[in-house]
Amino acid sequence: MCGILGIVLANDKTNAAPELFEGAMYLQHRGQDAAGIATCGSRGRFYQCKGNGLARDVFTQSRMNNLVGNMGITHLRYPTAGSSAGSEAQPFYVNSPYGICLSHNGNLVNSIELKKYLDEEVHRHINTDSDSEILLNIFAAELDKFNKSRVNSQDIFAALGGVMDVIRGAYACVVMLAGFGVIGFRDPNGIRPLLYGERKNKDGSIDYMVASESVVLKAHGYDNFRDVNPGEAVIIPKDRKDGKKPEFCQLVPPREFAPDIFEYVYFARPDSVLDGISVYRSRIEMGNKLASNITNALKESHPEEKIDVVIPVPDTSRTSAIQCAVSLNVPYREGFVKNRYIGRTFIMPNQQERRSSVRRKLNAMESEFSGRNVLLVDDSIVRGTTSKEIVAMAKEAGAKKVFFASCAPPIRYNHIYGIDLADTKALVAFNKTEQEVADAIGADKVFYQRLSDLVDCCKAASVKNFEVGVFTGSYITGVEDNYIQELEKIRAQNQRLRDHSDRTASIDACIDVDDLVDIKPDVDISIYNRGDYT
Ligand SMILES: O=P(O)(O)OC[C@H]1O[C@H](OP(=O)(O)OP(=O)(O)O)[C@H](O)[C@@H]1O
Ligand SMILES: NC(=O)CC[C@H](N)C(=O)O
Ligand SMILES: [Mg+2]
Repeated sequence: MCGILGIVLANDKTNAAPELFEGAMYLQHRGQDAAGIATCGSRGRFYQCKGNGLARDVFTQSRMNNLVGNMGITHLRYPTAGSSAGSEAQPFYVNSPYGICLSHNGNLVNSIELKKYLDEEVHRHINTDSDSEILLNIFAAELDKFNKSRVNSQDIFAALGGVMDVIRGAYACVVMLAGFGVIGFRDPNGIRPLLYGERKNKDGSIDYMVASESVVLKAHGYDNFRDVNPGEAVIIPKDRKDGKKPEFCQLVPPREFAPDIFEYVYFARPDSVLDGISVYRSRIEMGNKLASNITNALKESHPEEKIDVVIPVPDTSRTSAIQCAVSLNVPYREGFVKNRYIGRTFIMPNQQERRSSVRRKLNAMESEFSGRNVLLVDDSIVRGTTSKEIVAMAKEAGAKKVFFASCAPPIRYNHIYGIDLADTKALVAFNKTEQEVADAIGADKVFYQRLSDLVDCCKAASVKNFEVGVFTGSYITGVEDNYIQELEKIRAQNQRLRDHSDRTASIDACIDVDDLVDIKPDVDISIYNRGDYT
């Protein structure tokens, strides 16, 4: 997943960069691999700072000082297509036509076909493996068709309509057109989230923001906000002369509205409201539903046992675990203490790193486990890395029986829309029954949320369906025949590269390894897309 953000301030004498940076801090959980900001100054020039790392490390004060202009866009990246090479950090830039920067959240499932089209039909050079660079060039090629020195809003909407006709997959994007403005648009199924907001200044002027999560808008005072609709775009003009205001356009008829349910399970911050659904409230409901299923299932499988204590696997599952304990009428205890200086383990790219960091990150308190039947609650079980380690720690801390509950149903399929869960074969539930999963992670029993219950927990008046392909293997946009194989191939290549660079002190050494020649090392340099911020 990625976090995206765009800002246009009313006062053209002020810089948007400080707010773009602040906003990045609110979206950091959506991507920890790379961060980038691009701004546009009064002469229509772009200024950029991007690279691998967390926002606070990439955006240093001295680099921020160079980012001038009252509009700009931000990106927080968690690679889900291509590699984690520095050259794939976003925003991406093309100089023709007009100068365009783009930040993208999502994955294009027909990227192979699109790349071929760009090469053979419109002769555009693609310099990385990122599908976002492809998306940007498709947009540029559509704009090019007008063959004008300056485009207007109607041209941009028409070009975006053309983009939506040819690209397939998940995309929420913020785009900046040099000297013109910031554009936000969202895929016709609304798979990835995007919101638009307004902030009224004391002098009556209005600032605008487009962002992945409502929490950024709220925190920055953009109180008047709403979701961008599936298949809709908004253009926010940089120039406010003649009373110019943002323009909205429904570009293509919306298709089946299906936001990715994993936003609610794991990804989004609990204090965000996406598509009118409170992430926090949906997690509370997940705890309730889970509890009622557990009560029934436990009666069947372990009629003689009772749960003594509910313990969350911090952090994401806390909201659901508390409610699950309330519903079960069982004490809730924080049995694991989290070291706040270790990041999200699931996002860490390297398997070995993930395993050891679970123990570095969570420490079990014996007093809460010893001699008790514990119910551990987590939001999801993906590879099983966390759960296996956690169950072992609970047992080492003296637990009698360890039951493990997941707020999500078994994850048995690839996630193809921009959350890099794992290859199907690396998923612990792949080709396994629930009991086999319990055996694999060492638990006495695993309780999974039912999919219909999960949907009920999230659904609202405005949203009845969700993208749930990770649980069913059936994806809302359909998938090109070879897309999943291609995704898995790239993941495997990236893994080999990481394993190799772990073994060698020098990253450059990778280049000499025969079977890695086609893989980009972290130090990969590209012409416009490398943020040389050293
Ligand atoms: O089965 P696995 O492959 O181990 O992945 C699942 C775990 O990964 C996530 O936790 P993470 O530590 O990344 O983030 P959190 O602190 O937000 O819970 C998620 O909350 C699960 O605990
Ligand atoms: N997770 C995302 O949304 C990533 C966007 C894009 N597919 C990339 O890998 O850079
Ligand atoms: Mg977790």
